[in-house]
Amino acid sequence: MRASQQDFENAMNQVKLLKQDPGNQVKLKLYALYKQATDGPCNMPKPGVFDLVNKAKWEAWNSLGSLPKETARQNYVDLVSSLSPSAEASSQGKHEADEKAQKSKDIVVTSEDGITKIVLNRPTKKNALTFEMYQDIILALKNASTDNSAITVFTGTGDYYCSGNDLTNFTSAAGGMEEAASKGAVVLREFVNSFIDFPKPLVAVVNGPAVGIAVTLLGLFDAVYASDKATFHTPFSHLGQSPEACSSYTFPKIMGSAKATEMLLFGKKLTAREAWAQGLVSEVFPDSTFEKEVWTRLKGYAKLPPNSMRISKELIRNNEKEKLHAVNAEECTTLKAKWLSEECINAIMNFVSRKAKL
Ligand SMILES: CCCCC/C=C/C(=O)SCCNC(=O)CCNC(=O)[C@H](O)C(C)(C)COP(=O)(O)OP(=O)(O)OC[C@H]1O[C@@H](n2cnc3c(N)ncnc32)[C@H](O)[C@@H]1OP(=O)(O)O
Repeated sequence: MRASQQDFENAMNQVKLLKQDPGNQVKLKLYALYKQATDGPCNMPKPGVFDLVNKAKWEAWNSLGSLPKETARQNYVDLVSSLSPSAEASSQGKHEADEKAQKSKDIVVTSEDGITKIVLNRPTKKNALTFEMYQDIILALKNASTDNSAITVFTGTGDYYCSGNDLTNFTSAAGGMEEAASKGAVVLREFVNSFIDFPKPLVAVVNGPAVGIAVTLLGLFDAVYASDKATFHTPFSHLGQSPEACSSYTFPKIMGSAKATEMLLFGKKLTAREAWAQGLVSEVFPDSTFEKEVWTRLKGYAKLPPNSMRISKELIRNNEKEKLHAVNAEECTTLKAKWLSEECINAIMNFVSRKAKL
C-alpha cells in the first residue's frame, strides 16, 4: 500500500514525539528522504568541505539519486514507523508492548471475553488526561487494533468518566506555554488520528460526567452507552479554547448546527438523556444497573464475527477518513494559537489558582 500525503504528515509529527534520539545516521536518512519526497532529486551545489553538517546532509540526499518522490515518501513513513514508540514496543514482541500499556500509571488495559478495555484510572483528578496518558492511549489503541479482541471499550474509574485535558499540562511544562502549546498540538493530532484510524468497533461506556475532549471524541466512537448520571460538557469558550477531536465537523453532522452551536460555542452542558436525544449517545441506562446491563450486552456483541464488524466499520469510516484527518489538522493548528491567547491563559490560571471551575 502506498503512503498517502496524510501518512507522510503523520510520520513527520511522530518524529517530533520520539522519546529517544535515533542517532545521526538515522536523522540524516530521515532528512534525505524528506527532501527527496518534497523537493525531488538533489540539485543543490555541494557545500564546502568545512561546512560539515550541510555537507553530510547534502551527501545523504544526493545519494538517493532519482528515487521517485512517492517511494521516498513511503520509505520515510516506513522508517519513522520502525522508530515510533509503538513500533519500538512491537519490535520487542507484542506481549511486551501490551505489558507496557498495561503498566501505565493512569491507564489500565485488559483483554477478556473478546473485549479490550481501556480504563482511565486517575479518579482523584476526575480522570483528567495528562500528556503521558495521551501517549499511553495512542499505544493502547495501536495494540488493540491488532490483538485478538473483537471490540475495544473506553471507560473511567470513579465518579467521572473524564474531566478532559489536564489543565496543568500547560502550566507545569518546563519550557512554558509556548513549548506546551507546540507539544500539545503534535500530541493532540496524533491522539485524534489514532481514533480516526482505529479499525475495530470502538465503544464508550460513559460512567459519569464527561468534559472537553472526553466529549468531543465521542463523535469518533461507533457506539456510546451512558449512565443516567453522566453529563456532557464542552466549555471551550469559557476556557478561551476551540473544539477538537473533529467535533467541529462531527457534532453539526450528528445533531445539526443549532444544537452543536449550543454545545461547542456556548458550552451548554447536556444530561445523558439530552445527549441521547441529540444522537451523541446510543443508549442511556439507569446508574444502578448500568455496569451489569452494558457489559452483558458488550460481551454478546464481542461474539459476533469480528471480520464482518471490521469491514462494516471500514465501509462507514472510509467515506470520510480524509475529511476527518483534514479537520483534525485544522483544529490542532487553531488550538495551538488559542492556547497562547490571553483568554485561554487567564482561564487556565484561574482554574489552577482555584478561582474558577466550570
Ligand atoms: C494536549 C491536548 C489538549 C486537548 C484539548 C482538550 C481540551 C479540553 O478537554 S477542555 C476541558 C478541560 N477540563 C476542564 O476545564 C475541567 C476542569 N475541572 C473542573 O472544572 C472541576 O474539577 C470538575 C467540574 C471537573 C470537578 O469538580 P469537583 O467535583 O468540585 O472536583 P474538584 O474540582 O475538587 O476535582 C478533584 C481534583 O481533580 C482535579 N481536576 C479535575 N479536573 C481537572 C482537569 N481537567 N485538569 C486538572 N486537574 C483537574 C482538581 O484540580 C482536583 O484536584 P485537587 O485540588 O488536587 O484535589
